[in-house]
Amino acid sequence: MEAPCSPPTAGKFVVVGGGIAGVTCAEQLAINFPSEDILLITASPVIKAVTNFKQVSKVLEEFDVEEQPSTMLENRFPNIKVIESGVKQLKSKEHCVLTEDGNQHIYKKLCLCAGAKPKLICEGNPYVLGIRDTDSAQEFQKQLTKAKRIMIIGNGGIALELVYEIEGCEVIWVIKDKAIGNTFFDAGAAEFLTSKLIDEKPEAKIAQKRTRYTTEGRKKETQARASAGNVGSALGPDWHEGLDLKGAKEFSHKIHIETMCEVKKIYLQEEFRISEKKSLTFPRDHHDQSVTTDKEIWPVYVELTNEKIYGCDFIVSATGVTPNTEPFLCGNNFDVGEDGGLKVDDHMHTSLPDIYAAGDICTAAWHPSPVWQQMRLWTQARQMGWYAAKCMAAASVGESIDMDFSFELFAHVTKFFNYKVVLLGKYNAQGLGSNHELLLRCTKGQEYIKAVLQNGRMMGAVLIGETDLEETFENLILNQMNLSAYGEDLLDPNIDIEDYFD
Ligand SMILES: Cc1cc2nc3c(=O)[nH]c(=O)nc-3n(C[C@H](O)[C@H](O)[C@H](O)COP(=O)(O)OP(=O)(O)OC[C@H]3O[C@@H](n4cnc5c(N)ncnc54)[C@H](O)[C@@H]3O)c2cc1C
Ligand SMILES: NC(=O)C1=CN([C@@H]2O[C@H](COP(=O)(O)OP(=O)(O)OC[C@H]3O[C@@H](n4cnc5c(N)ncnc54)[C@H](OP(=O)(O)O)[C@@H]3O)[C@@H](O)[C@H]2O)C=CC1
Repeated sequence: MEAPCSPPTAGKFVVVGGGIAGVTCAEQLAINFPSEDILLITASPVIKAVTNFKQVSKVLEEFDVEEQPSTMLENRFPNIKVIESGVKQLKSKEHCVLTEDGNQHIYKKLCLCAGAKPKLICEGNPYVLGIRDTDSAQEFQKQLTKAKRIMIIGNGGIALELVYEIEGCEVIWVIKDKAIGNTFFDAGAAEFLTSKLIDEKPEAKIAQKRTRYTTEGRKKETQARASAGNVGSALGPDWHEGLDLKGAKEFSHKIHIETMCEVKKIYLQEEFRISEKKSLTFPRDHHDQSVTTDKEIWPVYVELTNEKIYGCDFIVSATGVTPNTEPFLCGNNFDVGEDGGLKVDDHMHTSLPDIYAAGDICTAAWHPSPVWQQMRLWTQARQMGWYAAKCMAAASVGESIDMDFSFELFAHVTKFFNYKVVLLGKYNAQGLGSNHELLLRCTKGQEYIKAVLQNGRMMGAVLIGETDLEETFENLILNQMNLSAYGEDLLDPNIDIEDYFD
């Protein structure tokens, strides 16, 4: 039996989670209340700090992310105290959290930033790996060094990055869709990128390191914690730069894409041998879809819904994430979104008193701007953590604040296949139905530009390559200027639209 928590008289601001959302929230609270103690409770031995933050334009932002020992955060903010211990239970009625180290902490306001975990196609199968934190990335790298063929399931961010980065190992990439990268791109952009993947061998990778994960020094400690079932913070931009993603073979890239199918059944080697004789498929290159028989013995076999069966060394399930709410939030009556996240209102407040949430753990349940949507991304984790702290501070002194400007427009800058990728607003015409038009400009191997217009107003854009258009397009989406008169001139390469609209 746990001892009951004492009444919430001397409560503090408490933040749970040492990822970007939690650390940003704690820092902001520390700045707002320099004479109060802020408690950051985290299951991971290191925290993630935003450094070199740069507001590139009104909404677009760039920053580096550093994994740091928690003492560095405490040194920068003497009123932040970090407790390295997982929360095992929240007692919301008593305003109290219990930690694995046996302590209890009373809060006056609490922000939950416990992130998310990989949603695997098959839990508990040792041949199915998910990638989330430094430890799981290292485990993946270790397995890859011995692998001759792997299968990647999923068509989002992680899959896109892996298929481009992995060398010396055949990759069977299984996607539910017709085209690659469905969470970020339409078929046009996918085709633009596919040619880079299939036709070209990536040259020596251009150094684009913004984040480095140096973990040698803390390996032992991390392993001890990992075995205790604790989770680390999510990786982020350039997470693979510090890893040598090379398989057991000598060739560079060998990718075979299976479209419009999913995994039907996974067989371990023994199960497969004794199962009815099924004919194995041998991956050919992308243009040759003929089927031959595979003589190799593989540790694991995967039957797809298109009836093909492939043997491989292991499977990467890059199939999205599930918010981290269990088991520590069980027994509390939170309103939860369809994706399993804690629903938050436009002040990042959950359905329970004095409890806020930010980052991957939460589901935005407010009525959003017509050109914003939630995606579980680094930038949104930072913006939500920052804004949650502002809301907690305002509420605790009885003030009200307006929604932060960053939620006016969805904006994401990233890199896929070594191209700069900028996504703005309803970049894939999400939710616009058929009432929209697309303007496109594409130069193979160089740039792909798509503007989404509705009733003459720009609602979103995809910019791949060094287009230099992000700021102009951001302004056009924000000011909702009627662009009907410009028609296709908008993307005419001979017209400098930056000058046009400035
Ligand atoms: C491989 C990979 C690549 C990515 N690449 C990009 C990218 O290029 N661009 C981008 O924008 N986003 C990217 N993302 C997504 C991005 O990393 C996440 O959206 C973001 O880091 C989420 O931050 P967070 O603070 O909400 O959660 P997390 O970073 O997951 O942090 C959660 C924290 O909570 C702690 N915690 C969990 N449970 C408990 C508990 N019970 N008690 C105490 N503490 C707990 C964890 O230890 C951790 O410190 C990537 C994600 C992955 C996995
Ligand atoms: N550069 C960047 O911005 C990056 C961002 N990230 C972020 O990290 C997080 C984790 O990445 P990731 O795992 O790639 O998640 P994503 O949400 O990006 O993509 C998941 C993909 O898996 C598919 N999928 C889901 N369930 C199944 C299934 N059972 N079988 C086959 N396919 C399935 C989804 O299809 P459908 O959508 O149709 O369900 C989707 O294509 C995400 O929040 C992502 O945004 C990760 C890497 C890079």
